[in-house]
Parts: sequence; structure tokens; C-alpha cells
Amino acid sequence: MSDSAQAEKIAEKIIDGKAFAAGLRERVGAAVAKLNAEHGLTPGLAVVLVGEDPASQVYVRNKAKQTKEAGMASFEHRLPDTTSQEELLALVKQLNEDPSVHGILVQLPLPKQIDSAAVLDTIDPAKDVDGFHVINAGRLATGQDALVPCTPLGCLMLLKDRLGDLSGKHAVVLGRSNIVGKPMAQLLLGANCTVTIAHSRTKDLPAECRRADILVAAVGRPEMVRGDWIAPGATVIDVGINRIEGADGKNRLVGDVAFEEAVKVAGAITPVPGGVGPMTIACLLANTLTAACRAKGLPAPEL
Ligand SMILES: NC(=O)C1=CN([C@@H]2O[C@H](COP(=O)(O)OP(=O)(O)OC[C@H]3O[C@@H](n4cnc5c(N)ncnc54)[C@H](OP(=O)(O)O)[C@@H]3O)[C@@H](O)[C@H]2O)C=CC1
Ligand SMILES: Nc1nc(=O)c2c([nH]1)NC[C@@H]1CN(c3ccc(C(=O)N[C@@H](CCC(=O)O)C(=O)O)cc3)C=[N+]21
Repeated sequence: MSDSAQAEKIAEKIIDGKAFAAGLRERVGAAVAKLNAEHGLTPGLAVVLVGEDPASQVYVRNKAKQTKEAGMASFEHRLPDTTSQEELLALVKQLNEDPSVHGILVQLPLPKQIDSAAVLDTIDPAKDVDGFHVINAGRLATGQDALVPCTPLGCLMLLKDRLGDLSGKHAVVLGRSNIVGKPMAQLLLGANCTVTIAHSRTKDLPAECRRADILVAAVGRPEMVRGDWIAPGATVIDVGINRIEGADGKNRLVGDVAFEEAVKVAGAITPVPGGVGPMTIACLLANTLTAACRAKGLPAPEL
């Protein structure tokens, strides 16, 4: 095969999350404009950042910018690293009561003096646009209307867009965190996949992965999934966001999958950056729109 034919084949395999997210944000923006014109409602998202973690600051800035671009109100709350649990809970309760706020996101991780689970469970479940509250986790697990965690929701959208019906496919989810792995497995189960959840105690990770039609990697280990862990033609979703030092001494962003190896074997694969990350923020906006509609007793638009 010629070099250009080879390059074309690889390009076809890449799932362009950045482009899909841009389209989703446009659809959210159009729905927000309609909601505003017909009902005088402007969805509002409050983002709370505790401490000065530079990566978190970048995400929070991006979220605020994209929230405004979609025509929604953005409220940013920055608290010092030394904030107490009581102070943070007081702010969350104030946001719960504020009628202009439809979505609340408390950026994770939180400083160690704060009990994250207690904070997340204080957020009004109807405003929990991260979908991390136990009520929303329970609703998702029991097949009821829930606010669904943004990252897995974005992964599911990319999978359905690429593969159509997912029924009967064998999905392997690497990672079992409450914010990615577990809700991802629930969503895939809801889409009628046969689901395996693998983690740090799984015996033969490469063998489990090779059985996957759909492989979702969310472990936080740079390039852990090698090309020979992937079944030929499988669809690979790389959730990992890892900053590592490149050969040139500069920082670069890599996923949990060794992309160059994997792209040769996989049928389709998300890149890092430009894959799942942008979908997470677009889904956050979609969830804020959903929360605002439900607060007014309106049906959430199909996006
Ligand atoms: N793109 C995006 O928008 C987002 C990206 N991320 C990224 O996704 C990744 C995962 O995030 P998150 O779920 O929060 O991470 P956690 O650290 O909470 O969970 C990691 C999971 O991976 C498992 N694991 C860790 N090491 C191994 C290993 N060597 N072999 C097998 N399993 C392993 C752990 O197993 P065990 O339970 O046994 O410890 C755990 O279940 C990170 O890179 C994070 O940065 C996260 C959120 C959003
Ligand atoms: N309450 C809470 N909710 C979250 O959803 C949440 C959180 N806390 N804490 C941190 C993680 C991480 N996260 C990302 C969002 C967007 C990108 C993203 O847009 N990434 C770009 C690249 C960004 C870059 O260059 O650094 C991309 O992959 O193309 C990545 C990661 C949300 N998180």
C-alpha cells in the first residue's frame, strides 16, 4: 500500500471527538436560544474550584468559555486550598437554593481535609450535572431517568455514532471508578452490550481486552494498553488523560492506550487529545440544559 493510502486508512479509523463535541455544543446552543425565546429561561452552570491545581484551572476556564458560547450563564467560584468542609458545604447549599443556577459542578480532586463524597451528596440531585450524587448513580443503575456522568455519556455518544446499535457486543471497561468506569459499564449494559469490568486485581488483563468488540480504557496509566491487547477491528475509546515528559523534555498529553500501535489493529479509536476530553465538556453543557428544562417542567430536547 502507498504511504498516502496507508495514511487515509488510519484517518478513517480515528474517531474525531473534537469535531463531534463542536457539533453537540452547537445543538445545545440552538436549544438554549429556543428555550430563551420561548420560555425566557437561561440555563446557568456554577463551577466550584477549590485550590490552585494548574490542570484544574485550565479545565475550569474552558468550561466557563464554552458555557457562555452556548448562551448559558456561567458562575465561577474559586476558593483557597485551605477551605474547610463547612465552608464548601455552605457554598453548595447556597447554590442549591439559587434559582439562576441549574447545574453545579465541584471540580475534583478536592484538598485532603475535605470529604468528597459528603460534598457531592450535598449537591441537589436535580442540579448534579456531573451525575456523581448517589441518587443519580442509583437511578442510572436501575434504568431510571438520571443525570449521567459526562465522560461516560460522551463515550457512549461516540460509540453509537460510529457503530450504530451496540446490542450483543462484548464491551470491556478498564477501570471501576465511580466517575468513569462504573457508570460507563452501566451505560453499555443499558445499550445491551455484554459487559466485563476489569481493574487492578484482574488476572490477565491483555486476555480480557482481546475479547472486546468495544474497549474503554479509563485507568490513568500512560499507554498501558498495547497494540497486541486489541482484537483486530475492535473499537477503542481512550479516556486517559496523562501528562508525561516527551523525548524532547517537553510535557505531552497521552492516553491509557499506546495509540500508534493500537491504531494499526483497531477498527476505530479515539485520540488523546481530541477524543473523549472535548466530549466531557460538551456533555456537561447538555446536562445543564437538561437540568434547566426539568426545573421548569419542560421536556429536555433530543440532542
Ligand atoms: N477525558 C476526560 O474527560 C476524563 C479523563 N479522565 C482520565 O481517565 C483516567 C481514569 O480516571 P478515573 O476513573 O478518575 O481514575 P481512578 O484512579 O479513580 O480509577 C482508575 C481505575 O483504574 C484501575 N487501574 C489502575 N491501574 C491499573 C492497572 N495497572 N491495571 C488495571 N487496572 C488499573 C483502578 O483499579 P482499582 O479499582 O483496582 O484500584 C481503578 O479502578 C485518568 O487518566 C483520568 O485523568 C478522568 C475523567 C474525565
Ligand atoms: N467534578 C468534576 N467533573 C469532571 O468532569 C472532571 C473533574 N471534576 N476533574 C477533572 C476531570 C478531567 N476532566 C477533563 C475534561 C476535559 C478534558 C479536555 O477537554 N481535554 C482535551 C485536552 C486538554 C489539554 O490539552 O489539557 C482533550 O482531551 O482534547 C480533559 C479532562 C474533567 N474532569
